[in-house]
Amino acid sequence: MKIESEVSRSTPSTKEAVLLDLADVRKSYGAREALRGVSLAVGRGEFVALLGPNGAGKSTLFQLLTGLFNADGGRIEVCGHDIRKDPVAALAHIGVVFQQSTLDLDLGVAANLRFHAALHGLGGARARERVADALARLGLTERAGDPVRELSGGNRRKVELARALVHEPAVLLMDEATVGLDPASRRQLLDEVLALRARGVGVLWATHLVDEAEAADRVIVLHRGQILAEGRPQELAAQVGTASLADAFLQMTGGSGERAD
Ligand SMILES: Nc1ncnc2c1ncn2[C@@H]1O[C@H](COP(=O)(O)OP(=O)(O)OP(=O)(O)O)[C@@H](O)[C@H]1O
Repeated sequence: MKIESEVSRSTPSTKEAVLLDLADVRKSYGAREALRGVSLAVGRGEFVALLGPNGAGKSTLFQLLTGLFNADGGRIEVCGHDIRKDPVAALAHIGVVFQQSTLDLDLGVAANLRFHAALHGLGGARARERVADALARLGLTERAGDPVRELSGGNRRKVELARALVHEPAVLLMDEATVGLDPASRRQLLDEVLALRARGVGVLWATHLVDEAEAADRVIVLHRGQILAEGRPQELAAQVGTASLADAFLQMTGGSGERAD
């Protein structure tokens, strides 16, 4: 099933507005096709939910977007830079929070961020200022000197978000970033990221949780490596003929993406 949105706002309208642009991206692990021709775009100030059940290919897509490995085919551009031809320029515009935490638990909160800033060529007073700004934005100023180990799961995720923003990326990638958080922390993190739209950040938020996708400007349903549908949350339900996005998602995917092969 392929459902095209009839509303022009569903995809970024001008070439200039597109921050992340994927065309016919393919990736296989041996004989297993994890991504089978994925095309999508994320615009400036847009929050796009990539909604897919387990095994849909979300993490594989994020690994390609963060340069961990190359696609077998297709094209990925970040702010006009091809990730294969010009990876340094492309990756400079990307901030990412992975599913698994990558913080150093024994380092302080600010030290984790300074380390990341240095990887992006930021040092000295400029780095200190960016780190302080990022921590303040997420209400973490008072925790700046604490070892990450002493923070709650919710605050650790906020530190990861602050770190992802230190180099002021145009595009933020969130890979199932709320996994393991309680409902209040999940909502807080989602709200923090939704607020980034006002600063022009384009967000690709991967999730298997329909309530998170309901908050998005646009939802892309990924299933077994292919995009099944795309549109505003309420449009998707209407086009599938279901009462809610949750029902539409279940109807399209059966609620599970795992293959027996
Ligand atoms: N390193 C690997 N080797 C072989 N197959 C893999 C590998 N990584 C992923 N796959 C397969 O590729 C497909 C897509 O997996 P991927 O992890 O990208 O999905 P996902 O949407 O992130 O799922 P989840 O929500 O469970 O993390 C699945 O069929 C998975 O079994």
